[in-house]
Parts: sequence; structure tokens; C-alpha cells
Amino acid sequence: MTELTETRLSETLAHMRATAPLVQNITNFVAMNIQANVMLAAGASPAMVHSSAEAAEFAGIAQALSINIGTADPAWSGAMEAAATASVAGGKPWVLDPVAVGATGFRRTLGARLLALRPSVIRGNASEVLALAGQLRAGRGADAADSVAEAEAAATRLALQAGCTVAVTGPVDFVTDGHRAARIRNGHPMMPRVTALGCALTGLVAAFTVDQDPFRATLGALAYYGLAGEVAGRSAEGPGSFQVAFLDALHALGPNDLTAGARIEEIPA
Ligand SMILES: Nc1ncnc2c1ncn2[C@@H]1O[C@H](COP(=O)(O)OP(=O)(O)O)[C@@H](O)[C@H]1O
Ligand SMILES: Cc1ncsc1CCOP(=O)(O)O
Ligand SMILES: [Mg+2]
Repeated sequence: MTELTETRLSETLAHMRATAPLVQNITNFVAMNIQANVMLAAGASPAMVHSSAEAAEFAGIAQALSINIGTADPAWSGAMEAAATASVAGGKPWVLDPVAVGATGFRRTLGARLLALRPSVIRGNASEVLALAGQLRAGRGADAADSVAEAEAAATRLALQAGCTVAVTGPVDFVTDGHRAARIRNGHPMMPRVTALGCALTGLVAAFTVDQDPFRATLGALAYYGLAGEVAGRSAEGPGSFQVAFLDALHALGPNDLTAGARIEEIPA
């Protein structure tokens, strides 16, 4: 049995639930509420702590950190760098969500500075991963304008250069640490119709990385998230009811459901 079988990946959900990790999130104004609700429904313990007066100190308390540049400004960027630095110093994982990183000079500079602080995982859409890897893409604001397939080679290069796991999400997700790679075919087309579900996923990935191999943890988180989207999509009548059903599905699904429903394609090295 390889480490990427659905059964082994379901263990990552069981571990996250048993740990109920405290995760610090420096996220954007759009995502704050849904990200906290997603993490609570999944079984993690989120705390939205972004002030420069306390972000680094809190990173010493939290078990993992997620940083999202969606509505960052110069006051927040210092807190982001201080928190990431404290997290690394404490030997804890942190996850970067480079929202719309190719859109403006401020975002490009901040993205590069955060990348230099050694995230454990980068989770973004195809345009964001291409831009962070140096292949300038504007995207369409926070939305992707490139396909996941177009970003796979850049993701692999970025993973090797930055020494981290890179997850490119979209209709089919691609995850690599530069040495191992896999695609995840779970998900539902309604997911990008609800704002900040990508941001919320980044917080969830941070929760999964606590005491777990970042590559496997990321795969487990993405498969579980996509499966919850599939369950929600069966009853939803539109984006509004989808969001409610999605939170319920995250709460209801367990490791056995993940074993039965994850669709992982391991890509030979
Ligand atoms: N067309 C789609 N079909 C199925 N799942 C999707 C689709 N688009 C995105 N997803 C899922 O939505 C979640 C958020 O990904 P994405 O929309 O790429 O992030 P972002 O909001 O940061 O652009 C992921 O779990 C991804 O697999
Ligand atoms: C719409 C928007 N604008 C700035 S941040 C944000 C949320 C983006 O969320 P996601 O990347 O999950 O779609
Ligand atoms: Mg996003």
C-alpha cells in the first residue's frame, strides 16, 4: 500500500480531528467569517489574529499559521512577516495563500517577501502559482485566468526552489513537493461561485499540516474539501444553499467517507 492510497490519506483527517489544532489565520476581510466556519465545521480551532501588536506573539501559541494577502495593506504586511518568522523559529508549519499576487506591484513584493520566509505549503489557483513562480500572470483579480494544467510545471519548479509543497486548485487539483505529485479529482463547479472558499481551504490545509507530512496533509485536506463540495452539490439549489450545505458536509464527513470517496491520481516521479 503506497502512502497516497485513499485509506492512508483518510488518516490525515482523523489526525486533524483528534488534534483539533489551534490555527492562527491572518486572512482577508472577505474570508474571515467563512474561513473560521469552515475550520470549525471540519474540527479545527481557528483564531483570526492579524494585529502587529500581537501577531508574532500569537504565532508562538498557535500550532500552525495561515497567511492570506487578499486584502493586505502595509500595516498588515509587517505583521504577516513577523508571524511567519515566529512560526518558523518555533518549528511550526505555515501556509501561504497568494491571492491575486500578480495583480499589483505591492502584492508581487509582499508575495516574494513571504516566499523567502519558507512556507510549508503554498495553496493558490493556477494564475497565482504561475505569478509567484515568476511567470507573470494578472489573473482576474482573485479568480484564475489560467488552467491548472498550465501551472503544473511552474508549481513543481516553485516547490523545488522554495523547498515546500505547492497546491494548485481548480476543477482538478495538482499537489507537488517537487519529488512527489498527485491530482485530486474531487470538487464541485459551485465551489468557485462562493467567495473565499479557496481562502478557507488554505486555513484548513494549515490545520492538516500540524504534526503531519505537508504533502500528504495537503492531499488529505483537498480531497476531503472536494468531497464535501460534491455532497453539498447534491442538494444545493444555488450558491447560497451550497454554502450552508457545504459547512454541514464538512461536519458530517469522516475518514471512512474519505476512503470511499477520494479520487487521487498519483503521478509517477
Ligand atoms: N470547476 C470546479 N469544479 C470542481 N471543484 C472546483 C472547481 N473550481 C474550484 N474547485 C474547488 O474549489 C476549491 C477552491 O479552489 P479555487 O476556486 O481554485 O480557489 P480560489 O478561490 O483561491 O481561486 C478547491 O477545493 C477546488 O478543488
Ligand atoms: C473577492 C476577494 N477580494 C479580495 S480577497 C477576496 C476573496 C478571494 O477568495 P478566494 O481566493 O477564495 O476566491
Ligand atoms: Mg484564492
